[in-house]
Amino acid sequence: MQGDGEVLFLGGVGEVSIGFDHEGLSLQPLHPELISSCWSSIQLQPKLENEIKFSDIYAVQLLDEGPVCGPWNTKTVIQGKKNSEMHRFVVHGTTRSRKHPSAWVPCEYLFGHRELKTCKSWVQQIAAWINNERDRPKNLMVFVHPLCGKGRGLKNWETVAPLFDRAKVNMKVIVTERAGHAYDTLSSLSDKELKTFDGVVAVGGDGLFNEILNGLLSSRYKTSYPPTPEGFRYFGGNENCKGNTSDGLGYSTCTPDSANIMVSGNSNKCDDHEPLLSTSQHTGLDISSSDSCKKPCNGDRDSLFQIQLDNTADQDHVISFPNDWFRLGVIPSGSTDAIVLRRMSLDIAQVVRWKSSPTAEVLPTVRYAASFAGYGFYGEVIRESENYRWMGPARYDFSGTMVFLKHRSYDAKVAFIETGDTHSLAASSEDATGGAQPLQLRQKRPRKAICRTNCFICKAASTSGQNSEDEIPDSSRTVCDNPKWVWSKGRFLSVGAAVISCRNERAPDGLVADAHLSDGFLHLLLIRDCPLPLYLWHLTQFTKKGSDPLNFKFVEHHKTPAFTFISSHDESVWNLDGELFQACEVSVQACRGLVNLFASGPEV
Ligand SMILES: Nc1ncnc2c1ncn2[C@@H]1O[C@H](COP(=O)(O)OP(=O)(O)OP(=O)(O)O)[C@@H](O)[C@H]1O
Repeated sequence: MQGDGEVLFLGGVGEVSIGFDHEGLSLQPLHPELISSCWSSIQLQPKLENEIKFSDIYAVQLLDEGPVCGPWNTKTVIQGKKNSEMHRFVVHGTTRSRKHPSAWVPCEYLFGHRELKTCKSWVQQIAAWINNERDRPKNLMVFVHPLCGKGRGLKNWETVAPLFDRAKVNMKVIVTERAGHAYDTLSSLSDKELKTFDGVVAVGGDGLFNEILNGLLSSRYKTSYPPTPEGFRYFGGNENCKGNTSDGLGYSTCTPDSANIMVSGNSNKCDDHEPLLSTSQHTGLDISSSDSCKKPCNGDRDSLFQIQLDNTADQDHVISFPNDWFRLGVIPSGSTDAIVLRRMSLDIAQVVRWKSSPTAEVLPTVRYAASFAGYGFYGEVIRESENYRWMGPARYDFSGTMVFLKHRSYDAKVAFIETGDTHSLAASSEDATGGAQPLQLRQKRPRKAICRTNCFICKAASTSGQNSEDEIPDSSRTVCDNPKWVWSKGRFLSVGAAVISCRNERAPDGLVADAHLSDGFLHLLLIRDCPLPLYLWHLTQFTKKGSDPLNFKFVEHHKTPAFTFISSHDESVWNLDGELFQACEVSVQACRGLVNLFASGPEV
């Protein structure tokens, strides 16, 4: 630590010796005996840490001369002055919530000194240190869904907006007026305009975030379609595809030609300088078709970016999206959590619908999901819940019960790329009998490696793209150079793919406790038809922390980079991050670390 020795007065604590290093400020109370009994009882004050990290500080302000309180019940004379009047500055930071340790809440440290120049000097230094942190956003686009949750969207935004102001973040705030507003805004924005922002923040629920994700990616992200298994109807060509069209939801679809090359949305919404035209059109490079490409998409943005740079005269205007800088943030409705000034990459599921119903024409339509894509039970709950919107969030419990009692199952064929990391005991269609093997008799499942802040698995996955394969093994790449497809057929209560663990209050471990945020894999969950009580048993396991809801004979769990789903009917729908998507044939792939979030990782 440097700077030791400077003594400042800290509100609620008294005199502290303050120092700093490249990570943050160190604080040593000179009279710890005075604060031990009082500090922790002041609920609004941060718990006194010996260090305030610069990454936890979002602003610093010089204040007018004024009072700084000493420790509880002490009337000390400090620096020759009564503690009532001093020159002051305040450090605004974030700290762990006491009630919910996984949440971050704003906090303030009020410092005082008898010399104005000492306060000014600390303010300047701290401002310089935090401005030095490159990751801090300066310009954000914010979408506020005023009706989200119980209509708390605007209130939540009003609570957190002052924090952004204090942090000197410029914001373009758009209060959504209708469903699709955020999608339309983002998809119609030119890349040049989008480039003026460091990211987009959703003040709303999963639905708004999903809109933002799709608005950002639909016309911009170009990659091959997900790989499909041999024998899949469209393997080897998309000759049945029709032209570029809208699917009626305002989201993008592709022409068969562009589809064979790259997945992208309406090219007429692209940037003025056409950086988003199909790469092959620019370069003549041979980009393999979707069907011949067996590699999962791995967010290979760098190579696309490079191609565009090589081929465009005015390089200044060419920034492809998504990119490593641009980040997405969420301020969940019903919470006052502030956005975290950090960076974390997130896998995204790219869902290509080949056909919406068995009789429909083949018309590839692309959607993206950040958390979950599911068919059957999961789709029906959302569909049913639309009839009970008036109930508010309780509609999900109600419709969940209704759908559960109907106990419908669906014929389907699912093919997935095998990675050797499967927890299934019933991978063949013939073994579609219901029944749960007693938990204690099941094979011993490997210990779960939970994704946490600084997760080594996600880090290894992200760095493996930049290193030689000798240095860090990359299982997804190895698998997909030579994919082995496994078919699973039968009657399913649900087919779902979790991109992340999907933890929530109801399911403390989520759907898949050991899902990782950016390892490039989906967790395919195939729930075969089984007696209702067993299904109930399985579902109730999700509500208990530390249980093993996937350890049933009728449950298959496959960790895979891609899968294809075919159903010969249109009895059910897909649920993509809580949004309905009618489809009977889809291919899904994990796009590794495709977007970056303002977040530091799961706090579990
Ligand atoms: N101003 C608006 N009016 C109506 N719908 C909107 C508006 N803004 C966004 N939407 C749509 O409302 C849907 C739900 O949004 P969101 O998930 O953010 O809120 P929510 O309270 O979690 O809602 P739900 O419980 O329905 O998921 C999304 O499809 C979103 O596109």
